[in-house]
Amino acid sequence: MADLSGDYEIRRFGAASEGEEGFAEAESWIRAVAFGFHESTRTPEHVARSLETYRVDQRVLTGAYQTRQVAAGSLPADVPVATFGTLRKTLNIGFGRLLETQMVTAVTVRTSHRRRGLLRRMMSEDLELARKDGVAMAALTASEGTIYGRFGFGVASFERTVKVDTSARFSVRHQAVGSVEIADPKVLLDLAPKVFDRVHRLTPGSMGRQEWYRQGASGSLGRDGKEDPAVKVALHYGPDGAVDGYVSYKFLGWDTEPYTVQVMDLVAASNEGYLELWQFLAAIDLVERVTWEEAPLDDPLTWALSDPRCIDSSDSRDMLWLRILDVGKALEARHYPADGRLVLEVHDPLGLAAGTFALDVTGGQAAVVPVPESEAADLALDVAALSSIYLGAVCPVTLVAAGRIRENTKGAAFKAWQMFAVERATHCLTHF
Ligand SMILES: CC(=O)SCCNC(=O)CCNC(=O)[C@H](O)C(C)(C)COP(=O)(O)OP(=O)(O)OC[C@H]1O[C@@H](n2cnc3c(N)ncnc32)[C@H](O)[C@@H]1OP(=O)(O)O
Repeated sequence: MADLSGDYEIRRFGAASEGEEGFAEAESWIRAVAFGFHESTRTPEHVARSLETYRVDQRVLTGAYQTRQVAAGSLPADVPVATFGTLRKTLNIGFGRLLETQMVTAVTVRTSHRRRGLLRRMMSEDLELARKDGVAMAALTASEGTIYGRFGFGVASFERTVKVDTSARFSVRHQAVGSVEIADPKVLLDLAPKVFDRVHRLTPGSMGRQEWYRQGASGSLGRDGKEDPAVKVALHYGPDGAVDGYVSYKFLGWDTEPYTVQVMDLVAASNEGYLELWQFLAAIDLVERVTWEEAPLDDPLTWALSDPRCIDSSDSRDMLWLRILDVGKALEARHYPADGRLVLEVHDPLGLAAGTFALDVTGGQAAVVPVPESEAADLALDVAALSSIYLGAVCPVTLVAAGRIRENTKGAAFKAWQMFAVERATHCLTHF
């Protein structure tokens, strides 16, 4: 590949509000992102509202700009040809522990500038800066499965789209302990982050949410940048009368048959609340189908239904991708349900996390020490595979079978499976 690095300048900046210095730069950036994802041109109001949420999230906006004269009549040089956004939230790494994580989003490269190494340059620089800042983990959700493995990201959670038949056939084996009531959607501006925070602390694989979520769930800010009057909200009250769950949903209209409700957001901090919100959805009169695009694969609903075939799910997919930036820090941050010692030989295409490490777990607590490469490793794997087994998304024995892990000590992959297990199935309800 020709060295084109001199043709572009990389700039990083924050999300300025309207009237502030830097607003025009942020506005061009956000329009470039919308273009990259084939959206219609955003209205000024939509841009301003999006930037408001970005500011709350303290996002860092990275853009690549042409340094040479741009072609006559083409977009001016102050419109970035590539975009890359980041924000920092916590990741639940099991047993209630939270780890600060670099979330990567809004990655686009203008078609006329693609495959010249712009993504590689922005990604490598950003991950290196995050690691220097002491951040041990990076995360993203991927538009295509082929892009991010080369940068050390591995799949760490899955989700599926479900269509649930809520006709007379639907019956959940559960006696309600709480209740569900309809609420003004706007109550979620205040309640959604509080309820989500409880779920976040209970669910391995959960990522902290960006500001947009409470705006979207409450119908205050739709995908088109306007209020969404179609959004409806029901709250779940636990036996103590406190709100511990909610569902935000839309009726898809009388032209969609069977008559369907689409779940926009379903967040429940108790097992009972989750089943009771489903009982509520199934009880909505005139509706025979409920769809949800972010359902877990390992779903308690499947096992609570008298007829599990009420769930039609043909579409399951990878969701969260993780990338360990600092092996010692990431592994020591976890709690382990099984003690033991494993020597791991970690390869890293970007060189950030490579090395041979001894993981010693006593009483669930880990000590990780680099060891000389001459010491025989029990398992040899790349950082993407390590990131995939980190929260138990895949059994290491399966990765040995897939040729992604080399097992030098018999039984080491199974031991890793036991050590890296988390207390319940991973699920990430945050898209970013
Ligand atoms: C986290 C998120 O935001 S996910 C959203 C990702 N963005 C999109 O899908 C929007 C549409 N796509 C794009 O804008 C661009 O094609 C991008 C961002 C995916 C890639 O940008 P580019 O600047 O062309 O990538 P770059 O030239 O740095 O390529 C780096 C490597 O990835 C490979 N690569 C890049 N895109 C793809 C792809 N879509 N599929 C397979 N390989 C890819 C390149 O071949 C190259 O490989 P190499 O280093 O082994 O030679």
